[in-house]
Amino acid sequence: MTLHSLSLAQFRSWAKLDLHIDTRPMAFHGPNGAGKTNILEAISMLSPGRGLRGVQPADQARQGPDAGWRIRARIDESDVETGARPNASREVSIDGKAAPQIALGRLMRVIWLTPTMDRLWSDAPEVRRRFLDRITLSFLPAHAEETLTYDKAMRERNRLLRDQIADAGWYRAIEAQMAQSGAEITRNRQAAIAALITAQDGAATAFPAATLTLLAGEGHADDADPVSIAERLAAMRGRDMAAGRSLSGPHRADLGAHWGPQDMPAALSSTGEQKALLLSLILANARALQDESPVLLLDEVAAHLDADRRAALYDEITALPAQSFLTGTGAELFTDFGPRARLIEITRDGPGSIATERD
Ligand SMILES: Nc1ncnc2c1ncn2[C@@H]1O[C@H](COP(=O)(O)OP(=O)(O)OP(=O)(O)O)[C@@H](O)[C@H]1O
Repeated sequence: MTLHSLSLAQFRSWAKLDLHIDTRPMAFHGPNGAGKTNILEAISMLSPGRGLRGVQPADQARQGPDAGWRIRARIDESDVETGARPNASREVSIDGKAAPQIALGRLMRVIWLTPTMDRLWSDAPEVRRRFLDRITLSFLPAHAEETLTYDKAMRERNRLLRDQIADAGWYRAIEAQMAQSGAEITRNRQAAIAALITAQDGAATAFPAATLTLLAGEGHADDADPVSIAERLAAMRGRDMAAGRSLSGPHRADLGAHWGPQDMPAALSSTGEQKALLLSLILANARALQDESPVLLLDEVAAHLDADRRAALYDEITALPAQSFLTGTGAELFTDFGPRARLIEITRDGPGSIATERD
């Protein structure tokens, strides 16, 4: 899939922006607060969910005129539009027809790396689980439906638990649904991890490969087996009722990562090593998706790499059949690209952002 153009209206610092996009990496440079990340965030909104900042749609509307925001894009042969009116949820249309957000995931695969992900390995399991689910979604768009089904059933079970309802029949029906979707979610995650491992193996990359494992959050039951999940949920009803929520299941899973000759847990590695590991996974994700020609968003990644790694990153992303978008404060961060990338300077004019392309 190819992103051909992007237009923004009233999106964060952008009153208006029209970008023609080709297959070369695009590097946005300019001072802090100029509006570079806002462009990457807009591109991330061409996938299901809340985008790379994970905020409510109302926060993305440009301050001032209360008219909502709009993003238009040409993806392959389709005209895609998304946006939100004031105080309303996000809408999506494809070729003029209203579509669910999930449809975006089938149209284009978007992967991102932002500075807020730097603490991934030392953060709570939930953060790694969301990271893994996003990667899983990039391989298997149907993962979104499965997660929604599971979450709905779990909310229902939690309501019964909180209300101290003891009717075993109700629990059985809901737990059967959780077991079915939960096992599917685990299998999807396992498949995503396997795809990442394959994409790391044998790749000529300057970034370290990791040994990845899917960790069950609680107990040692097989979360890929619906019977095992259902049995555990039934056995745990008493304890879950005391807690008022479901304490075990695929919604408690975690992503483990070890690397290097000493098989070092990622959380114990240095800041720079953790960043390199993360970048390695993101590049493996893009490599594994090359048939889909994904979109790769790298926010302020260049500034944190030494010169050799930076040059290696640019070689790798230029060779990938992906469309890449990068940000950094200075144009000098991107000189190693040479003519392989398009450099676009982003500046501020009062409250609004301006984009100027260099020849
Ligand atoms: N809803 C909004 N309406 C108007 N301006 C906004 C809105 N949300 C954020 N901004 C402005 O956008 C700017 C931040 O933009 P962005 O994060 O894209 O900057 P950046 O160029 O990536 O900067 P940095 O190099 O510091 O990361 C800030 O000045 C902020 O005030």
